[in-house]
Amino acid sequence: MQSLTGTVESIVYRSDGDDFTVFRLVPARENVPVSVVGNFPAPLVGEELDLTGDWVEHSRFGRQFKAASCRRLAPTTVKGIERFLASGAIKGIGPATAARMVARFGDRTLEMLENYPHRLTEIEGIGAKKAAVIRASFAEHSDLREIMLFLETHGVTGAYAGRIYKHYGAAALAVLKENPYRLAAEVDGIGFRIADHIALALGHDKSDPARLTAGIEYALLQTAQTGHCCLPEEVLVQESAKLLGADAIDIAVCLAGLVRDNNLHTEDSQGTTLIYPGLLYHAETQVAARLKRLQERAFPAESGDAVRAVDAWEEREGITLAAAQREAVAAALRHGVLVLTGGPGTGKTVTVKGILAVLAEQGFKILLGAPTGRAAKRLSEACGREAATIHRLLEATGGREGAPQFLRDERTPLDADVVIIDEASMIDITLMYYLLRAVPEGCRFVLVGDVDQLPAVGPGSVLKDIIRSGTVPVVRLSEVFRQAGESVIVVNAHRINRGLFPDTRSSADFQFREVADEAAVAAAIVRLCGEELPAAGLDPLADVQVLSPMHRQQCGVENLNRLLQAALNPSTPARPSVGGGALRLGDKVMQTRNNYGKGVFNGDIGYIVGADSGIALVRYPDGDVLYEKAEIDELILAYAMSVHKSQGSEYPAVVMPLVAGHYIMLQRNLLYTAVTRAKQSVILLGTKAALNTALANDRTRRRYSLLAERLRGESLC
Ligand SMILES: Nc1ncnc2c1ncn2[C@@H]1O[C@H](COP(=O)(O)OP(=O)(O)OP(=O)(O)O)[C@@H](O)[C@H]1O
Repeated sequence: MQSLTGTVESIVYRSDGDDFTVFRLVPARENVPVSVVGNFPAPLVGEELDLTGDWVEHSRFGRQFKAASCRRLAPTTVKGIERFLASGAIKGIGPATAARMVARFGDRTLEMLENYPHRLTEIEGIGAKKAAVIRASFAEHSDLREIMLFLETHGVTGAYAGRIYKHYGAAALAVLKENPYRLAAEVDGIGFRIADHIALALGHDKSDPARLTAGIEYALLQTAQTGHCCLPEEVLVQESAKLLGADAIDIAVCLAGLVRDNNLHTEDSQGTTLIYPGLLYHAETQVAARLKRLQERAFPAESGDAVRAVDAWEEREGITLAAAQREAVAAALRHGVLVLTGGPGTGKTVTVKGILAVLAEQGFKILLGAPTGRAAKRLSEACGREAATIHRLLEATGGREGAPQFLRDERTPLDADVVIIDEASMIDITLMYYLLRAVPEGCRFVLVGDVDQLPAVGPGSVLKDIIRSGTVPVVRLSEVFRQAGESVIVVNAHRINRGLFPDTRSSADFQFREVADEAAVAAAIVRLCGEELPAAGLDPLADVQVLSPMHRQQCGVENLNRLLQAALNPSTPARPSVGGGALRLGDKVMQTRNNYGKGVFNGDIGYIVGADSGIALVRYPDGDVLYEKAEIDELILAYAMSVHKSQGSEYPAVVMPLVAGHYIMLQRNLLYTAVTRAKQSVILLGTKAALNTALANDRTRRRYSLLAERLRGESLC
């Protein structure tokens, strides 16, 4: 390694993420600038740097200094100070003011700025107000520089300094020195791994209790991301020990302390101690308590009138409800909480319309909701009355991903006597908690959904657990009302749900194309979407959805998206790119996190209708949303998506690979969920063996949760 000291002359390139830069530097005691590349944020023009690295020969750009570390020095020469101040880094100072300042204070200019800012008014053109602006900006800049310097001298890239400073301001250094693990919990974009890297680099001990605590909390968080609400103690200890490279005994001791101090919660069930993070414990206990209360306290309804009301409604609609459907309507009148479940075409929506008619007749005020915008829209169209997403019902506002803010809660509950929620299988334990918190006392609560669909992406298997508890009235609809000829998809969905091979012969609307090789499957999918389906009158972007069981491999979501983008929306000069070239004008994209500020949510699909200077305009069904450069990473391509992400949506045509490489995800409920997303046609491509594996595999991994036990009022200790 060699060292190189000099002054930054100009910035040639800075990456979007601010973690790669190329600049020209004039070495000390020389006049000829050299090129420097480095994996750190771009420095400021005029800054003096002390670099460590190697000289390399680049095939296109020639000789350059590849810097491994960068230490910023305060400029010392008059020329350096002037260049630094003139760079625009400090608000209120431009080149002319910079020249006047160094002319007045010489090499003591920075000292004046730091310690005697009132003397700035001695300079022509600087009044008291401007002096205050300059002083504040300089202070901010020097704080930030200090954090960068602190991180870089400890071998950590200064790229995180901006985020850390934004969150803690002047207190940042103190936090870094005292407990860098706080960053993981408090700073957006910094997780446990980065915080741990910083802490270890700063010399914190591997067995530091703050490290063990943060590691245990991180391991629990990871657990929630795989669908569990809690974890057996031994499993958590093992996972944490592996993650931290620490002794299991130390972890167990730390864990006991966290439980003692109520930072984590425990529950003993059937001889196993389960550990909960605070929010999930609260959510689960509250969901159970609130469901029980709603069951007990529903406003009474007049059931005598109800029979007449159902009869009158049937006559008006020209329909005769089946016995199970009538039972559901009656149960909605009798009970405070009701679950209505059934597969596709079993008449759930018709039953909901019956429930609506009867309850509205009794003067109840009814709210309809669903977890996704598309499901809410469908419900609204089917029922002929307004339906909203749960987030909209709860009036979601800004807030961090983990703790959204809802204006509707127990203090300002929903204005309703009945709340009916469709696609309830998609609701995780935290959303159910926020929803129930806002359902007023005495209100009826009806959950409608297909319990055989995949469970929610988030923690818990709420609908399944409520049904499993046996404490809430459940009406199961099993008769399929749609005619077989009318929908081979519905017939096959029910066959798949029973583990039977789908009928792929009698109609072109449900095809299985045998293709042996995985690369050939991917190519066939591209041909299908690019040529065959458009020739059959389908719009490959709006009407066709490719679904895949996994993200990786040739037939995974990522590769299919790359291939489909190249085929359906190829790169041309007329289609500017955004997001570092990953996305371009015309692309079909998906929002990947809940952004309450923008009103777009995880799973929302749109199209890029504008792209300019790194900024994108995305058209969603509810309107256009602008993404600044730094926000583009919330978007991914959506020509193909995972089956999990497709929950709650429907598409005219679904195309899906079924290949051996996706072995671990070949499950019956995944195939069932994918197939039931299609309205007109399904095309599966792959091997019979993979299809059979999916049909045979009905073992769904049990999610750790005690909601059913709590509803049953079981003593958990
Ligand atoms: N009692 C009934 N008699 C005759 N037809 C019915 C009856 N109930 C429902 N149907 C018809 O069956 C079809 C499916 O009903 P519905 O849409 O209510 O089912 P669903 O369970 O909501 O289906 P999906 O989950 O696929 O939306 C509709 O065409 C509906 O009109």
